[in-house]
Amino acid sequence: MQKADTILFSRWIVTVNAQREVLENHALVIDQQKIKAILPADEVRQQFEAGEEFNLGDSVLMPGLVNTHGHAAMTMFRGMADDLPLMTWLNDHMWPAEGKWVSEQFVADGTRIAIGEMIRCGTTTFSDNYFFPEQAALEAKKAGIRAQLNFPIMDFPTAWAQNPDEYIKKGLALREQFANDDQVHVVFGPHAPYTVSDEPLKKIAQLAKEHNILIQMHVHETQVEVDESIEKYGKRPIRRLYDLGLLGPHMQCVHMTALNDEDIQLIAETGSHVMHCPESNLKLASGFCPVHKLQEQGINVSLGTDGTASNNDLDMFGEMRTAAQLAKAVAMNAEALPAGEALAMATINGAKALGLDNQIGSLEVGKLADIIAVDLSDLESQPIFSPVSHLVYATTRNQVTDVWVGGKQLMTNRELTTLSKAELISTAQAWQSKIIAARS
Ligand SMILES: CSC[C@H]1O[C@@H](n2cnc3c(O)ncnc32)[C@H](O)[C@@H]1O
Ligand SMILES: [Zn+2]
Repeated sequence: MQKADTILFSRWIVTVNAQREVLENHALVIDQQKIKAILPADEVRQQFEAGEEFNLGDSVLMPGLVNTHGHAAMTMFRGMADDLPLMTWLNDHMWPAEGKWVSEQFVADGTRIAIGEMIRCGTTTFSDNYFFPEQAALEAKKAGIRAQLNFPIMDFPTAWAQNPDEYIKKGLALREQFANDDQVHVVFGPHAPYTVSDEPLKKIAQLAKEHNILIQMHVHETQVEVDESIEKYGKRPIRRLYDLGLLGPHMQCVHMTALNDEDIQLIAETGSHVMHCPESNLKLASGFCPVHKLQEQGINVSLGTDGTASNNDLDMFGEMRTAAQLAKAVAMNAEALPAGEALAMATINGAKALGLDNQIGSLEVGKLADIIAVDLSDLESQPIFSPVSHLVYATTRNQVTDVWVGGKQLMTNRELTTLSKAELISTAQAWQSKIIAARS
């Protein structure tokens, strides 16, 4: 008998491996943070004994979800300003609120609350763009979730830094601090083409190439952004970023609406990644990302929720379903973004964009044990012809029962193990009271 830490038995394993295998009546063996074996259940019983075993019944085991774009601490602003277009939402609501409230404590509390919600939705890795990323790093470490933290860079001052050089200096110092960390990765997060001028962008491009650092940026979020860029720089944002040397396999472009053929060609040719946030784009009426066309050109498209202040949740199951449905409407083609591809966008494509696809994003022997269990035993999941179809078109986040990151259990039977749900709720309510009191 071989020894292992944990064995998971469940009806289905949706691997999201290259062959997109869905296994039935198999078991998954975890040892020392990694997946040690995936075999028929009988063989696992004969070959392995483990410290703990879980019999998950009619559940699916699948890779933890990778939420590739968000602003976790903005969860404090959920529902504060709805039904507005992007620039009104930012200029008249979010930026004034951030000017008043953003601090180390605000970011620590808001990020922790968001992490609680993300774990409960089955997210095991998230990518975050916000001020005081050092607070987000500490909260991610404590909660046990994986994170790519994209330190902000803007032309204008905020509570975190005064000018682009200071943003870059502070961000690179944080990157240095987490240089050897396998859970938290710190990378460049220039805000958007309309808030960062050419000089800092050139510096970022050069440093990114020199030190092999990833970059995440809001790009082509609206037609207004494209029009203003043409007026100010004489070129579209994608072309400008290309000319400044930012595009490449290290570049993560978030949103990507209002694209023409040349934009798509530049993204494809440089191997840049696209992070699609369908619900935020719909709610802010920002525009449509042509996911089917991008995939036809071989572009890697991942999925993100964006922040809770624009989405208004961090539910990657909802995001997969919206993405799959919206892609069909945008392409006027019911075959666009089938369920299996939507699932890949939320897992292995996200891992690829973050440069982590050799470690996470699919359930394969040797990869880290970032795994979630989704219960398909109840009435709303019957009958089950295809678990993959159900995961995308007929599953809600409340069906996620268990979550493991690197073999460590962060949720068991819907109970968070590293965070206190009661503390998260009372902290959110305390901030709500403070914000309301300051209004009157
Ligand atoms: C430097 S990143 C934090 C910065 O981004 C703002 N923000 C949040 N959501 C969006 C979005 O969809 N597009 C552009 N900017 C966004 C947030 O309010 C922070 O100021
Ligand atoms: Zn965003």
